[in-house]
Amino acid sequence: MAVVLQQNSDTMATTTEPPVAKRLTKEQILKTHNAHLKKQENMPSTAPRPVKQPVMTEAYPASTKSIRDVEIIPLNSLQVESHHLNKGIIVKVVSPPFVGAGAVSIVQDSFGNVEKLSIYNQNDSSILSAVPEGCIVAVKEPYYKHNGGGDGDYIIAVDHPSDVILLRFTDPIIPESLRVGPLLKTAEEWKNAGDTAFLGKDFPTAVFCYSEAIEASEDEKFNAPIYTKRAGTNLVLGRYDAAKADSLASRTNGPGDWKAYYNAGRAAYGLCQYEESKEFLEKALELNSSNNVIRKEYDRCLARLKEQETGEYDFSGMLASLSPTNVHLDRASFLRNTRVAESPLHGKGLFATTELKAGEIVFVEKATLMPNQYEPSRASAALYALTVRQLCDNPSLAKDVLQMYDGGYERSGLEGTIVDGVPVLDVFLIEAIRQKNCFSSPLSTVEDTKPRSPEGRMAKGLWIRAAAMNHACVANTMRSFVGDLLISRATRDIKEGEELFHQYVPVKSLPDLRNQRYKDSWGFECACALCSVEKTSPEANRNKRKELLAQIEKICNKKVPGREIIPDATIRTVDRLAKQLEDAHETELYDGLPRLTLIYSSNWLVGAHRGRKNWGKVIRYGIKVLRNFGFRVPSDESEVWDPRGIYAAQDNKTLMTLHVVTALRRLGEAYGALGQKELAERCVEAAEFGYLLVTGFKNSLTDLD
Ligand SMILES: C[S@@+](CC[C@H](N)C(=O)[O-])C[C@H]1O[C@@H](n2cnc3c(N)ncnc32)[C@H](O)[C@@H]1O
Repeated sequence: MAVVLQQNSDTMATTTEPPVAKRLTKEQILKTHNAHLKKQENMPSTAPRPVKQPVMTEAYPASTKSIRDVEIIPLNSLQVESHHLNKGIIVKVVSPPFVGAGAVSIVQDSFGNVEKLSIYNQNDSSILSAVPEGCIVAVKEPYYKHNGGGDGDYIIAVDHPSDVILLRFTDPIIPESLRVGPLLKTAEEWKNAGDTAFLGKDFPTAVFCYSEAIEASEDEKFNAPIYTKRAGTNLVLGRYDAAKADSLASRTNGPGDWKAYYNAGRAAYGLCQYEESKEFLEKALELNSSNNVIRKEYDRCLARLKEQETGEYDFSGMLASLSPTNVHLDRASFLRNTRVAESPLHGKGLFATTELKAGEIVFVEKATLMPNQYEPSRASAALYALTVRQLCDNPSLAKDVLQMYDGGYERSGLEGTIVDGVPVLDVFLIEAIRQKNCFSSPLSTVEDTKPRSPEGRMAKGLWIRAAAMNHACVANTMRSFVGDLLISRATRDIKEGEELFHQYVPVKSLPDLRNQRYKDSWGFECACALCSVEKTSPEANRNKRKELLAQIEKICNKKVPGREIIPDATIRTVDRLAKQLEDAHETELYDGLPRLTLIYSSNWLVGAHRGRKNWGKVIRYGIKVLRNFGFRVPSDESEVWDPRGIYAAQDNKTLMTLHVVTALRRLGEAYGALGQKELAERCVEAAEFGYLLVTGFKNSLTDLD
C-alpha cells in the first residue's frame, strides 16, 4: 500500500505561531505512536475491529461545507475540546496507522506542526479506514480533544466519515510545502498499480489507482477498460452506486458493451433495483444473446420481480437454506399491500392499500441493513457500523435511510447531499435513527419458538417499510423473520386504508410498566384500545391487580407445573387469587378487551391441571387464556367453534402471541381426551393458524413439543 501511494517527501517549513495549548513535542508523539505500532505487529490480524458507537450526549454536527469554503488553519492553532466551525486543516500522513476502532496516524501540516489524527467510522472499502503514510488528507471543521493520556496528549478525532477527504495528489488546494512535485506515475503505471492491488485483493487501493489512471489520461479508448476494471472492483466492494456509474461510463457504443450493461445490471440488482437491473440485462442480452451468464442473471432478476409482484415465496425452502454464514436471503420485498402516509397518531404510519384477511401476508421485506451478528452484546454496534458503511458506499441508500424518524435529532438538512464527492453523513443522526427504528430478529422465528432453541441469539436490523409502522399493544399485524426477511401477517381482518400496527416489543401485562418501556425507548405513550382504557381504571384497582399478580407469581414460581406434583392446596390458592384478580377488573371497562394480568395464572392453571389429566379444568382455564388475550371464544360446547373466525373479526381487540397457540393446543388435547373429536380438531386447526401468524408461514405444531 505505502509503496503505491508514497510520494517524494520534502522537508517542510516550520511555523512561528505560538502553541495554543501545551502539547507533546513531535518526538514524544512519534515515540508513543511507534511503540503502539510495535505492539500492533504482535496482535492477531484476524481480530474483529472494534466499533466506536456514538454517545448521543456528545453529539456535534457533521460538516456541510466544502473544504474549499473553509479557512485552512495550522495544527497548532487548534483549541482543545473545540469544534472548529468554518475551519479546516490539510495535512500529510507521516506514519503508518495504528488501527483500532479508529485509524490513528501522525500528521504534519505545511508549517511542520505535528499532531495525532484519529479517523473513525471509515469502512474497509475506503483507503481512509487505514490511511497509509504519504496520503494528504483534509479535515473539515475538526474536533480537537483530550486523548485520555497525560498532559498535552490531544488528538484530532474525526467521527463523521464525510468530515475527512482524501485529497488527490494534484489537488491545487494542497499547500506548496506539502506538495510532492510532479507525480511519479503515468496513467499506464497507475493502471498497472491498480491491477497489482486488485490481484493482491487490496480493492480500496485498486479503486484509488484506477481513479488516478483515469484522471491522468484523456484518452477515452484507454479509459474505457479501466472503468470496467473499476466497476468490477466496486462490485466486489459492494459499492453498487459507483459500480453502476463506472459500468455505464465504460461503454464504447460497440458490441462489447454487453459487459457494461451486464455489470450495470448486477450493480442495480445489488441495490435491489430489479426493474432497472432487468432493463440493463435485456440490453446485455440484445448484444450477446447466447451468453449463459447474462441469461442466468436475467432469470434471477425475473424471479425477484415475481416475488415483488406476487408476494409468493418458498418460505420452507428459505428456512432450509439458512446457515450461520447464510442469513441474507436472495429475495425481493413484497410491499404493494401497504403505503406510508401521515398518521393521526404520530408522524408517518403504514396503511393497508387493500382489504386484508386475517392470516394474509401484509408485506414481506428484505432488510435494508442487517449484519450477520447474533451476539446480542454486539448487535447494535454491528448494525450502526454497517449502516455507516453502506451509506458511505451507496449514497442512493442514504436518501431512504436518512428520512427515517430520528427522535427529534437536530439536523442540518444537508445530510446525504454530496459535498466534496461524498455524502454528508452525521454519525449521531445515524445512531439516533438506529435507536428509534431497528428491530431485533432471530435467525428464524420458527426455530426461536422451539422449546430447546438457544435463548437470546438476536441480530438487529433496519427494515424501512416495517419501521414506518407505529406501535399498538392490541396490534392488527404480527412480524416474524426468516434470515433477513421480515414477514408481516394480518392478525385480524383489515380494511383498505386502515392504519397498520405491530408490537415493538412483547407487551408487559402491567400498563404502567409497558408504557414506561415505550417512553424510555421510543418517547411515546401508547393509546391503543387496551392502554387507553386501562389508563382510566382507578389507581386503587390498578394497584390491587399489581399486588395480586405479584402474589400469584411468587407462589407459581415455586412450583413449576409438569416438573413436580403440585399440592392441591397450592392449586386452590392460585385459583382463589386468580378469581380475586379477575374480580379486580372493572367489567364495563374490560368488556371484550384482553386482561393481561390474568394470563400468567390461567396459563399456570392449565399446566397444573394438565399434569393431573384433569381435562375439564384444562378446558376451563384454556378458554380463560384465550379470553384474557381478548379472543371471543365459545363458552358453551353447543356453540360452533370456527377456527379461523376467532381471529377474523375486524373489531377484535386481541393480542396475539405464542401463548394463544399453546392454549389452543391444550384445548385440542383436552377435548380429544374427552372424546370430543370435532372440537379437538377445530382447536388444533385454530392453533395451526395461530402458529402461521407467529412464525410467518405454515409450520408443524410438533415443532413446539
Ligand atoms: C419506528 S418509528 C415509527 C414511525 C414514525 N411514526 C415516523 O414518523 O416515522 C417509531 C416512533 O414512532 C412513534 N410512535 C410509534 N408508535 C406510536 C404510538 N402508538 N403513539 C405515538 N407515537 C408512536 C414514536 O415516536 C416512536 O419513537
